[in-house]
Amino acid sequence: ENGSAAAIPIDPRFDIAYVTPVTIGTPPQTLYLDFDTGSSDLWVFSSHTPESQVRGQRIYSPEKSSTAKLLAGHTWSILYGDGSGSLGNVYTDNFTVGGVTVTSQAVQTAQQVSYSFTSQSEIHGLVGLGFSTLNTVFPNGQLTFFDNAKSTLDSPVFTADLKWKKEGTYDFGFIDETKYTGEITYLPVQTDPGYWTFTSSGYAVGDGAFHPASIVGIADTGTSLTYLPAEVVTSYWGQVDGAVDSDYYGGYVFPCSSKLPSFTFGVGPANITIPASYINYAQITEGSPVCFGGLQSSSWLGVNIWGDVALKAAFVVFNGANPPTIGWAKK
Ligand SMILES: NCc1ccc(-c2ccco2)nc1
Repeated sequence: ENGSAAAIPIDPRFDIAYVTPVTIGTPPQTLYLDFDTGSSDLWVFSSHTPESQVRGQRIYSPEKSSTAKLLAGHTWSILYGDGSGSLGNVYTDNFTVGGVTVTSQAVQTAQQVSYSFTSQSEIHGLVGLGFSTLNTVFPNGQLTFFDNAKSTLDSPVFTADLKWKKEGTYDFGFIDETKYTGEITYLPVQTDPGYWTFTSSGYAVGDGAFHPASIVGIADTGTSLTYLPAEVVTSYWGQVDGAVDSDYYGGYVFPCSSKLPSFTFGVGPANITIPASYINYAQITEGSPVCFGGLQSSSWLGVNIWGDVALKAAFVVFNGANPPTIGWAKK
């Protein structure tokens, strides 16, 4: 059975993250989760999360679900690239998103969450859509929702159609031709260690010359911004008057009144252009004349990340066939 679900920006001012409604258990409990191709744990705020760490989030209560089963002796603990993290124990239960149901999905209930999750009331947990090899459950790693659902889908794919300051969609099991223009360019995926890792064929700043390059990076719906090699972002921000790489603000900032160039990245023989508006990410604080860039250096990360700022400029196909591939199309 195929499915389709909304990807809703959690903040109307800037696209910090997107959440998608899911139901867990019997009777169904509805939570809004962050679908994250950059990780592979499905975890939720729960009745096991200390009240001091819950601030408005909806919670999953396994004790109120007749289909919940404790996965005895199993625990999990995860740390994300942004320094946030969570840990807890594991149940299996019915899990449905957009009409696609997996019975006996591993649902990781949080017994601890870091303050950044506590402070983000609109995110009630994450659904990892990376490869199951990255799952942190111990002693036996668990399968992602997509890996469990794959065999029931018409095609072993899901697509991401994220949008700038608007609601987009995740589709499961099919490719909606009305969501993109032209052709989809498919690229090979390196599945080790478990991210959707692909190689971009280069970049251009605004209407400038295209620079052929091999930029190895991950497609990560769970990361807000896009992080690329220093030489790439230096050439981009070098075109913006007043742009500086600020230690104080932790990245490239620029005068909000600046006119930004677009950014184009290569996908095989094709390319995707990120409009300037997507790179004018947000004011440092409400009303500030200083703005934070959506394109930042990956130097300190050790990995290039094509986050939401890039993904929302395209229609992206995550093809879970063997071997997996990733497809990019304009829209
Ligand atoms: N890339 C995974 C991920 C997703 C969300 C978050 C997060 C922190 C605070 C609110 O949300 N952290 C990491």
